Amino acid sequence: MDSTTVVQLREHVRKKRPLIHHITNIVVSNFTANGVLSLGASPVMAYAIEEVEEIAQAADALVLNMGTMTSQSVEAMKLAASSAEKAGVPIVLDPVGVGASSYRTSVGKRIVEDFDTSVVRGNVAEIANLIGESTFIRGVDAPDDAKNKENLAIRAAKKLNTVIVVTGEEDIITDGEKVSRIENGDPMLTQVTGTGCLLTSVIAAFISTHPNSLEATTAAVAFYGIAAECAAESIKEDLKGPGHYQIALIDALHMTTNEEIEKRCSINT
Ligand SMILES: Nc1ncnc2c1ncn2[C@@H]1O[C@H](COP(=O)(O)OP(=O)(O)O)[C@@H](O)[C@H]1O
Ligand SMILES: Cc1ncsc1CCOP(=O)(O)O
Ligand SMILES: [Mg+2]
Repeated sequence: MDSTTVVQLREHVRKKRPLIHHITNIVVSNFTANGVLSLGASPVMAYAIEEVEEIAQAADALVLNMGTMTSQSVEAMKLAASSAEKAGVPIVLDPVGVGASSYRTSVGKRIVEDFDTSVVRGNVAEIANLIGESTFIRGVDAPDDAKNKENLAIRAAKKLNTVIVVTGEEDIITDGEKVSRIENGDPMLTQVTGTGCLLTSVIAAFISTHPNSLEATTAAVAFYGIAAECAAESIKEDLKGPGHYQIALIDALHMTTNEEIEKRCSINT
């Protein structure tokens, strides 16, 4: 994929203004809603078991984010996912913290077994734990090695039959066959909580407006990384801290130009 496709798919999102239903965590809720708005999509956060089926089936995509889940929100996720599936609404899962507790791991595994997710996005540890490979991160083999990460992503995509995004310094996107690696991004992303969660929502917006999930996901990850670079450069030298960066990232999702996308885009296949 080249930068022209990234430009086009970003324009699609802005033109169609998709409605993204989130069942997400309390830490990132406001940041995510503002980021999704800034991108040009429309966020709705709705958790009540009495309404999630209705909202999910009317949305253009559903984001399930396990960050601060409770037994009640897990119930809501299942109802929403079931309704989304029936209505043909794509589901994107962010398995936040899978591996941190046995409950979290079993909920994550249950969601990917019971529902047809279009995309799952997580860091190395989360994706490894989601497919029962906790030894991958605990063992002696260096998990951050690029080839290891890529192979993990491919195994996960094949096992779960979904597009997988493994994020980190380099991002890997695969459907189990085709693989893209994205080098865009900025280390400041690691200093602000919720930047992974926001990326998951940006992916949901892109896949909801394009028929090819792998292509749309690749474009979303590249666009987000480019916006992250623009954000870092937009801040005055004496204000370059995490607080200003959080705001700059939201602004960059709105302000990043097609010229910047074309200049910076770094997708390797
Ligand atoms: N060392 C890094 N350098 C540049 N970008 C990074 C780095 N680590 C993570 N990112 C970016 O930060 C975002 C969140 O990824 P990550 O930190 O892996 O997710 P999470 O916050 O869910 O653990 C992604 O866009 C990813 O590309
Ligand atoms: C700190 C924290 N605790 C529970 S959810 C959450 C936010 C995680 O966000 P991200 O994975 O995008 O950094
Ligand atoms: Mg995360």
